[in-house]
Amino acid sequence: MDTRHDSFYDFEDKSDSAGLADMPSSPLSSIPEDFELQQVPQDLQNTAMSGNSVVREESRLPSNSSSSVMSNIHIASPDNALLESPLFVRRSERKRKVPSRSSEPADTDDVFQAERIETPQTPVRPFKQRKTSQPRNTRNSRGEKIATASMSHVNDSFVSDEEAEENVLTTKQTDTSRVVKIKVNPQRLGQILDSTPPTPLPTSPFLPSPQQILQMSLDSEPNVLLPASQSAVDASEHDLVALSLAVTRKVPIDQKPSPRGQPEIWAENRHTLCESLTGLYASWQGSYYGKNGVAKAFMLDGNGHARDHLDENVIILRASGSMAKDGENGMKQREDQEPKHQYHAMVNAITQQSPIAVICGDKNSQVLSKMPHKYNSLDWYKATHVWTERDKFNVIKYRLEKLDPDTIAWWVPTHFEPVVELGALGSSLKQYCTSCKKQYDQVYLCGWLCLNSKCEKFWCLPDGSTPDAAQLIYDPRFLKQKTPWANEQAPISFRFPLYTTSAIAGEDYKAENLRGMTCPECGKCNARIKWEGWECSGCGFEHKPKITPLPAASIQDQNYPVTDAYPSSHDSALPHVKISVNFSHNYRWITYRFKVSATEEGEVVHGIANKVVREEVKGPNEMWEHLQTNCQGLVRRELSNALMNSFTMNYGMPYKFIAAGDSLPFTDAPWPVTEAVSRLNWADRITSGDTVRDKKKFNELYLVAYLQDQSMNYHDDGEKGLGSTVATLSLGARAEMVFRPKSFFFHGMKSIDYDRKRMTVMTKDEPLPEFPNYELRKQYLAEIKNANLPEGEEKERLAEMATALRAAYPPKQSCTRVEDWVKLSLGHGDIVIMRGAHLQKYYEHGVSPKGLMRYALTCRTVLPGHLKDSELPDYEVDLVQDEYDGSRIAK
Ligand SMILES: O=C(O)CCC(=O)C(=O)O
Ligand SMILES: [Fe+2]
Repeated sequence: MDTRHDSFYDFEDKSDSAGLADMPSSPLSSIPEDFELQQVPQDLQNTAMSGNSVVREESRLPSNSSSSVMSNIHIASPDNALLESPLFVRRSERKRKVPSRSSEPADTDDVFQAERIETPQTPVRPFKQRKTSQPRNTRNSRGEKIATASMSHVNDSFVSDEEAEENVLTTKQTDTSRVVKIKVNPQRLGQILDSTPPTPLPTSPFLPSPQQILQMSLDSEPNVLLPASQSAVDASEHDLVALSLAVTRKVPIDQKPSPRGQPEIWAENRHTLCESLTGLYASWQGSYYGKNGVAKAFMLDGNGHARDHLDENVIILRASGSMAKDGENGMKQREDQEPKHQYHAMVNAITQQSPIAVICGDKNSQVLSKMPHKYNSLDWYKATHVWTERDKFNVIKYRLEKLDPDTIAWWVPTHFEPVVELGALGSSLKQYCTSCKKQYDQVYLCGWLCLNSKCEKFWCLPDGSTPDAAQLIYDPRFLKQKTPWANEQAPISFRFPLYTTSAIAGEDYKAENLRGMTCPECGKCNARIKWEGWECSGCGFEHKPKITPLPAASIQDQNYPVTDAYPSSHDSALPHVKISVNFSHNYRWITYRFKVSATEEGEVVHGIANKVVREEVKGPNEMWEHLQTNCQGLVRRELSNALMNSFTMNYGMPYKFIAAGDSLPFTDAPWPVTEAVSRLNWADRITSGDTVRDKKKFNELYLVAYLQDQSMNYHDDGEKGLGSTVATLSLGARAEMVFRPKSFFFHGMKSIDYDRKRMTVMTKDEPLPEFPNYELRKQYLAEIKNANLPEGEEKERLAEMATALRAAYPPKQSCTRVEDWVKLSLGHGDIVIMRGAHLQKYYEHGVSPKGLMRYALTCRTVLPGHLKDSELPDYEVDLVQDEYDGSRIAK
C-alpha cells in the first residue's frame, strides 16, 4: 500500500485545531484529543470591557472561591446592568417556572456577599417598574417602521403582582434604573407562531404544552412585548416562551429561502477553504480552529447539537470534540466535554476581544437561508459566553454575537423581519450560585441553573432539581442581549491580499507561497495547484507572479561543507545494518544492507556528491538553476479528495501509482530530466557491478518539487508492475530520508476486517531475528502451518496469537512503533538507489526536506505489458540515450 503524500495535513495547526483521530463526519464534532490545560490568568478571565474601559466584572467573587474559574461562564458585560439588579429567592416550585429578572446585586467592593442570599434583610415588595411608554413607531435597520415600546430594565421582573408578592427581596435595592427599548415585531411573531408549530415539547411541570404555548402566544400577543396599554413588566412566562420559539424557529434546509446577499468568500471543498484561509481557518476535519491558545474560527455544518442556534446575529454552538461515530453517518457524544484547550482559547477570545470567523456549510440546519455554496464565510463574531450544560454527558457551549451589529447579514433572507432586534430585551438575568459563588446568566426559561461543571449544584435549578431536555427553551433575553466591544471592526477581509513575490532569492519558496487564493473577483477559494501560480476555477481570474529563483551558490549549507575531497557522511544506521563504502567519481558511495525477508537482503546506496560533482558541466548546480525557471506543468495531483502538497510532473512511461496525473514524453522534458535519467542509469550500473549498458534502463522519471515544510510521509515504491530498483537524484535543500521495516512485518501483527469484524491477527510473514518475539512468532507460525485450519478458525487462532504476542512485550515497550533503521542526510547532487524485490514490500521510507526548496528526480522501470491500453500514453515512450558515463567527474 502506498501511503505517501498524506502530509498535506502538515498545514494544519495541529496544536489547536481538531485532532485527526476522530475523523468525524460532521465538522461540528471534533476536538483535539491532546488538548492541554492552558492556564488563563485569572484576572484576564475576570476582566470584561465596558465601553472603552476594562472593568473587573467578577471582582466581587470570594477570594476563597473553591471551584475552578475555568468552568465559569464568561461574560463580557454588556453594560452596567448587572450592577443594578436585585436578587429574588423563590419560595415555591411553581414560582421557579416564572423567569425572574433577578440576580445578585452588584457591589463594588471586592467581597462576595453570599450570606445575603440566606439571610433576607428588610423584606419588601419587589420593586416593579411601571415606567413604560406607549408604543411608538420607529424604524428597523432597513428603515421600515416597526412598533417599539420602552420598558424598564432595571429591577423589573416578568412576574405578575401576585407572584411578585411571593418573591422575597433579599438584597438592598438600587434606585438606579435604565430604560431600554424593546423592539419586537408583533406581526412577525404572530406569523411565525401561526405558521410553524413549535418544536414538540413533552409536557413538564414547569412549561405549558406546545398547543398551550401556541394558543397563549396568539392570545397574549398584543400584550406581550408590545405593551400598547399595559406595562411590559406584566409580560409573563408564556410570552417569553412564545418569543423564544419564534426566535429559534428552524426551517428545513430544502425549504430555506434565498439569502439577500452573497458570502465574501466561498469554497467548494474543505481543502481549498483551509488552504486559502491559512492562519484563520485550517481545520481539515474539525469544526474549530485556534492558534496560540486563542480561538480563531468555527465551521458550522450539519445538524450540530440539538440546542444549537444561528440567527441573524447570534450563534449558540457546542464545543467540538468528544464525539464517536454512531451508525453510518451520525455522530454521538462519547464522554463529558472538559474545559480544556479549546475552552480556554474561547475564554481568551472573550477576554482579549479577539474576533472569531464563522464559516457555514450548506448542511447547516440552523442558518436562516439556503447557503449558496458548500462552504460560505458568514461573518466575524464576538465570543460572549462559554459555559457547560448537561445532557447525557457534559456539553460545553459557546455564544457568539455578530461583530458588527449595525449591518444586515448577507444570509438574512430578503423579506425577513426580525422578531426582536439585538439588545431590545436588555441584558440577560444573572445570578450567583449559592454553592460555588459563580455568577451565570440564565440561559433557559425554566429557571436559573448553575453552569459550573465542578460545582455540586451544577445543572441544578434553585430547588435542587435538574431540568429535563423539554424545558430547555432559550431565554430570549439571553439570546438577544447585546455585547458592545470597544472595537467592532473586522480585523481583515475574508478576501486575503494576493501573494506578492519577493525580490529576495528563496523567499518565494516559503510555505506561505503555497497558500490558496481567495479570488478578489468572485470570492472563490482556490488552492494553488500549478507551480506557475494561482487560477480561479470560479471566474478564471489568474495571478501568476514571477518568482525570484535561488542561485546554486545560495544552497550550499555552511553546516555541511563540501570540497573537492570526498565528503564526510552524515548518515546513521542501527547496528544490525551492514555498511560498506566505496569511493569513485567524487562520490562517497555508502551501501546499507539489511534482510528484507528471511532469505533475502535488500540495499540502499547513498552516493554523497562533493563540490566537483555539484559543479560539473550539466551537473547538479546547472540542473538546479535551469529547472527553477524552465520546468513547466508541475502540479499538485489530486489524492483521495485532497491534494498532494508537493508539485510533481512525470516523464516517460506514465506513473499512475500515486495519483493520476499528466505525463510528458522525454522529448518534451527540460534537459535536466533526461540528464538525470542518464546519470541515474550510470549510477545504478557502477554501484551494482553490472556494467552492461542499456540492460535495464529506467523508462520513467517522477519529478517532485518541495517548497518549504513540504515532505513525503512513510510510503513504499513497491507497486506491482515496477522494476525492483528505484533511484533518486536530490537537488537543492538538504533532506532527511529514513527507512524502517513496516509495522506488520516488524511486530508481526495487523488489523483486518473479517466477517464484518475488525480484528488484530498475527501475520504469517517469517520474522527476522532482530524483531520482537522472534522465537514465539516462529513457534506460532509452525503451529499455524501444521494445523491447516479452515479460514475462519485460522483467523480466530491468529487473533489469539496476536493477543499473546502483545502480552509478551516487556513493560513500556510499544507493540506498534517502529524505529528508523537507516537515516540518510541527502545533500545537493546526492544519489539514492534502493534495490531488492522485497525491500518495498517489507520496508517503507519517508523524506523531509529541511530547507526552502528541493527537487527529487526519481527513476523507475515500468515493466512492459503492465499498463492497460487505456493507461498507455498517446506518445511513443522514447528511452533516454545513455550518454552519461561519469568521465567528467572520474577521479
Ligand atoms: O524526495 C525524495 O528524495 C524521494 C521521493 C520518493 O520517495 C518518491 O517519489 O517515491
Ligand atoms: Fe518513494
